[in-house]
Amino acid sequence: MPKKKHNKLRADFRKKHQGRVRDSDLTRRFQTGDQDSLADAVQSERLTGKGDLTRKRTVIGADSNPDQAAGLNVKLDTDSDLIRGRVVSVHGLKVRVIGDDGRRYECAVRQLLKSLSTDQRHVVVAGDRVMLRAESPQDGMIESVLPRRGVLSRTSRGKQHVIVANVDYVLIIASVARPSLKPALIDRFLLTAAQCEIQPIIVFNKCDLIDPMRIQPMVGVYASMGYRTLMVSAETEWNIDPLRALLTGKQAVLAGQSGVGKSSLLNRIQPGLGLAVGEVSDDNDKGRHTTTASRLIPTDGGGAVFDTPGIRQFQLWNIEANEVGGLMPDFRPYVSSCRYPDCLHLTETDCAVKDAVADARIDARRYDAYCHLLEEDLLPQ
Ligand SMILES: Nc1nc2c(ncn2[C@@H]2O[C@H](COP(=O)(O)OP(=O)(O)OP(=O)(O)O)[C@@H](O)[C@H]2O)c(=O)[nH]1
Ligand SMILES: [Zn+2]
Repeated sequence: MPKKKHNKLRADFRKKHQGRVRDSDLTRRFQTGDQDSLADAVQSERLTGKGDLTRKRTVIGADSNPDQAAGLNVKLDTDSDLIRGRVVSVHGLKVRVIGDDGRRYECAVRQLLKSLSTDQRHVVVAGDRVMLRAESPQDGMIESVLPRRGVLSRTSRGKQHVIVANVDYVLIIASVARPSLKPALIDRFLLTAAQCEIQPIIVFNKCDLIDPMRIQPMVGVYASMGYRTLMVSAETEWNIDPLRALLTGKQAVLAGQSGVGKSSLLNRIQPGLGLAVGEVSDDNDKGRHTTTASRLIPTDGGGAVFDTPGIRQFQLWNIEANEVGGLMPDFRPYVSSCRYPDCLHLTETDCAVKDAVADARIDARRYDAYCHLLEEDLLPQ
């Protein structure tokens, strides 16, 4: 769009909404993916009279498509031309989208949409549902981003960076052997999922290598906390059907250390994918990081799996030592009964968490992993 025209559009937009929603507020709500609240803000107080309602509709496109009512939209005159799609990847200015019409589009993002965000890299992220205008059978322009839910994000320097949007599950893949089971790592992934408020599913893979009864007690501990767990084998396809059923129509992020069998599981869930599978080398028992590029893999039944190396090994982002207990469902019932409100459940006296560990209401291994996490990573050395 010519710069002049863009500036005018932008000025018009701001003028229309002056006094209703502050620019910074719009930007913040948009950036944090909080578009329900963005739409609320546009619709809310001070919208009086018919004129205002008309203006509201120009912004959110509520007239033409009720699904879009809460989304951010800046220009919709002929909505029937728009195609709904899902963002597969974002490479610089190019956004790859799979349209609901089955076509793959390489898209740009409408300039005015970008101008609402101060950090343009995150206007659109993988997993976003968008409305696009096809400009050719392969090219399109993203006109709006539909409301996000289940956002996986990290905060750096006080700013939230959304990594993927519309995530229903974090699939935590662990292997019960080769590489050996590392429950402390599962605990960390669970914390990240809790921080992002995304439901985790713990998948114990390679169950063909051991007697599954051996790990049943540990699986039971997680299940008793309310986590969904599944013991599977990508090798023998044991329990792959229930896993596939769980993922039908859902978007999931894969997490788990190298070599646990993430690619092998994906190949089983979605036959025909043909993802490269690596060997676990005997010397380091760690796998070889076969997967290098980010991808969103659409699955049958309308779902998708995000397989992003950065997320596979995702770490704890900006978590404070005193928040950890509250994010653990087995600790949570006790934390408010500790004598000190800022109790870290380590060396303090009259600690309800430690009492619960002492009489086995909290699993001792979980508590041990908690102490290690705090002492090694979260507290000053
Ligand atoms: N015995 C057995 N081996 C498995 C199973 N699943 C995967 N493997 C093997 O484990 C090795 C690693 O599998 P991948 O699927 O490449 O693991 P990954 O987690 O994707 O690894 P990265 O790409 O490095 O993150 C391969 O040799 C697989 O054949 C299983 O259920 N049982
Ligand atoms: Zn305590």
